[in-house]
Amino acid sequence: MPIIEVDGLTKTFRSRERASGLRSRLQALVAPRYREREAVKHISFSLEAGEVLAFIGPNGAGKSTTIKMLTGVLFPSSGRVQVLGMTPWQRRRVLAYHISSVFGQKSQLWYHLPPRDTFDLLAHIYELDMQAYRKRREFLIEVFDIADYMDTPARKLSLGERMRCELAAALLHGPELLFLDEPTIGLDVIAKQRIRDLIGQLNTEEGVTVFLTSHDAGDIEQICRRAIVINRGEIILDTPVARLKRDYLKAKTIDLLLDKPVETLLLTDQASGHQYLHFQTDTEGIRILTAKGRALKLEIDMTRHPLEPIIAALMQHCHIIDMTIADPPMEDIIATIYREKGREEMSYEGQDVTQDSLAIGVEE
Ligand SMILES: Nc1ncnc2c1ncn2[C@@H]1O[C@H](COP(=O)(O)OP(=O)(O)OP(=O)(O)O)[C@@H](O)[C@H]1O
Repeated sequence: MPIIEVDGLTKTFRSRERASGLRSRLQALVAPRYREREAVKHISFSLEAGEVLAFIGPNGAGKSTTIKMLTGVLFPSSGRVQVLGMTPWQRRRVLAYHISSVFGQKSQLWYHLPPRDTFDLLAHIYELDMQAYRKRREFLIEVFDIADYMDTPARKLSLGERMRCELAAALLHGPELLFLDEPTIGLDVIAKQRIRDLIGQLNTEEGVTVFLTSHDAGDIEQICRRAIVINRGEIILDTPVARLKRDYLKAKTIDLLLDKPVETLLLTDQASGHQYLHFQTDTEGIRILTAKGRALKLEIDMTRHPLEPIIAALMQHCHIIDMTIADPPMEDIIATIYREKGREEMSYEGQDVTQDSLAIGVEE
């Protein structure tokens, strides 16, 4: 039986329109005007126990609103949801014993208390058996390697240390389902990797089902096996992460600052006018986005070229002073999904769909 079942879930927010000017404000007092916003539009999906799902989309797509409905914090406008066989907004208290949420942007640890005290409080809130609680706490302290931070007030911990304590706190009552909202936001590369490894370990060793939202493609690629993409309240793609990687996360951009002018490394194809690196043997799949002064920006098609040989080749011709590697922005991924979907529909319906009509719905 699926652990989450969502059928035709919709949430429309109704908010009062703000009036400007004295006359309009007075009018609004007598006859207020309301604006409706459909944050989630008739979405349906299900999640099996043990799955690790990335629920992704650009800002304002409806991710948090969906999570709030799945955890019983918000009532939907319409639709049906079953989480562990319960309707979340009707059985929120009972459900709380079986699920947990961690928000990267919002701490659940008491700010002035050391994690040990927060853990004790949570044990009381969840009415845990004290002996079982102590055993579980010691186990989590070891797995999350947080013994050194247990007696330091949460406000004095680094973000990475705090996140490990947050995750351990969320798991004290042994939830079957874990909602993670941007769990690695603001963390450095090493702390991110640590959190990702721990989430993977939880899933494989404890069988915890994970529902994760993130803007970080690394979280999605490394933790999740399935991805649902939501845009403007609608699900536009539900696919294995391997396919998402192959089709939509294949290009990475590398921003480089070199020790010498970039032009010394470039050749220009006379016929096409295209620039390429003079040591490039395969000119397909490496695009020069910017080449100015000592700054070079490349777009690499990862399905054609692994990054390491390109960096190694560059380092044979110059020194790299600084480098950042980035995944395509979510907006680009969404635009590509719409383009692909448009193509599929075109070939399916045999209709002529223009590029402009395919771009409908993409956030500006
Ligand atoms: N309480 C509210 N009242 C009115 N509109 C709201 C409310 N909460 C959310 N919205 C609107 O609903 C839409 C979806 O918001 P939501 O927070 O679910 O997006 P999100 O995908 O989580 O975005 P982000 O990645 O920025 O957190 C947005 O347009 C937002 O402005």
